[in-house]
Amino acid sequence: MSSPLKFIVSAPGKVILFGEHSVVYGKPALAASINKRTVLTFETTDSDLIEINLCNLNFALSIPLNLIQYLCGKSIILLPYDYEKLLQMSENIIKTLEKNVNFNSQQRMSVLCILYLLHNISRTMQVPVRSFKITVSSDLIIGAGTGSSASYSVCVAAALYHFFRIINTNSNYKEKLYSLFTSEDKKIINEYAFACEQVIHGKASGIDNFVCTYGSIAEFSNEEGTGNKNFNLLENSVQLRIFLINTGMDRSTAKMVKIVSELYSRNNNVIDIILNAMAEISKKASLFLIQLKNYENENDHKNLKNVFGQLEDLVSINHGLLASLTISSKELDSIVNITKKYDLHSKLTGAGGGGFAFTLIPPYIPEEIVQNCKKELIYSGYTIDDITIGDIGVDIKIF
Ligand SMILES: Nc1ncnc2c1ncn2[C@@H]1O[C@H](COP(=O)(O)OP(=O)(O)OP(=O)(O)O)[C@@H](O)[C@H]1O
Ligand SMILES: C[C@@](O)(CCO)CC(=O)[O-]
Repeated sequence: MSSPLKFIVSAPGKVILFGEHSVVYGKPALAASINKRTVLTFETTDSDLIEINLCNLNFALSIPLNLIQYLCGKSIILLPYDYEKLLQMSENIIKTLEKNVNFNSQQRMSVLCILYLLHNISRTMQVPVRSFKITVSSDLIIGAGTGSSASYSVCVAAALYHFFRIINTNSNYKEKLYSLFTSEDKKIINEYAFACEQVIHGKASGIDNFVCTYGSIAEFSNEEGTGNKNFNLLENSVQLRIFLINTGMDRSTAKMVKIVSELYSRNNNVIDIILNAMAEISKKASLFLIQLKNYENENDHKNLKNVFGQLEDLVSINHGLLASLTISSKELDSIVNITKKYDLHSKLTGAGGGGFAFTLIPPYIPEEIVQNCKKELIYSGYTIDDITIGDIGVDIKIF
């Protein structure tokens, strides 16, 4: 490459609005991006190293380029596009590095993701691996259910995709040619990020990387009959303000999913009714979010308030249904009850059992009430983020 290249990509985290758990049973879910982002700075170097700096994990690592070439071959056409083999190659590099580096499990996974995407993208785009330095930092709490892994995967995918497309382009002005990600680029980035999410989670629905790539609010459903996954962006949805409330309690998604599945196997007729009710909630909420945008545009305060009230009902009903699946907790229920005192509605979000709840903040509620509620939540030991949902998706800044 003639001149050094430097750019920054960023991607938002996500929150599930409606449909956690029921989505596991093929029902629709609604997820939204949040205005907390992961930021990745990318620079080319002539160091013959791949330099990785993961600020949230307090981890820095330099991998000699010749180690990668030694273990994986210099030729980019050595392997067919076999994802298992690409993952195995990446694992082999990690195992060699482990002779000298003490990774913890999070650091190991994050580096594995970079190596896996590096092989995947360089081979798909037919470009040999070269030296670079990446630095990643995030506003998101890692492993708490707000999509840190998807946000990270999207950033790594976007950065490597951009790097290789620049190398692949013959133009003196190539850096200027690509000053944003088009919808075609986002489609590609989303696919790479999904592959990365599968490395992290084994089996992922794909909604997290979709929301972190495209931003806004997304509807996810399994097509009846075929089981095909459908993602639909609610681009005309209203931007909502929420409190994202951290219980501070750890949760395991796998454990919570198992609790529901055992309950289901003992009481399937009853649980089916609960899951169907959750499906209706997601569908109605999608309609309300679009209606709210229309009423906001028309300055129709009466209808705005009316529909917001119905959306709040859905939040409370959904929490009740999730609690009936036994996946709420003392802390999550206490958040719901505290906010109820201020006429605000909350529900758990994500797997439950701990993790986060969110509270919907209607635009017409006096700020004093909102702040008093916030104070009581903080006094009760919870951490609050006052955020907006529907932030932009993956983004790039060129230097
Ligand atoms: N800022 C980051 N820097 C480096 N690695 C990260 C970063 N954020 C996430 N990761 C990687 O993603 C993994 C976290 O994935 P996990 O699914 O446990 O959490 P989450 O994505 O926050 O939760 P959820 O998938 O339920 O929303 C970490 O172990 C790490 O490997
Ligand atoms: C509980 C669940 O529905 C959401 C976890 O964030 C699990 C999943 O969809 O994979």
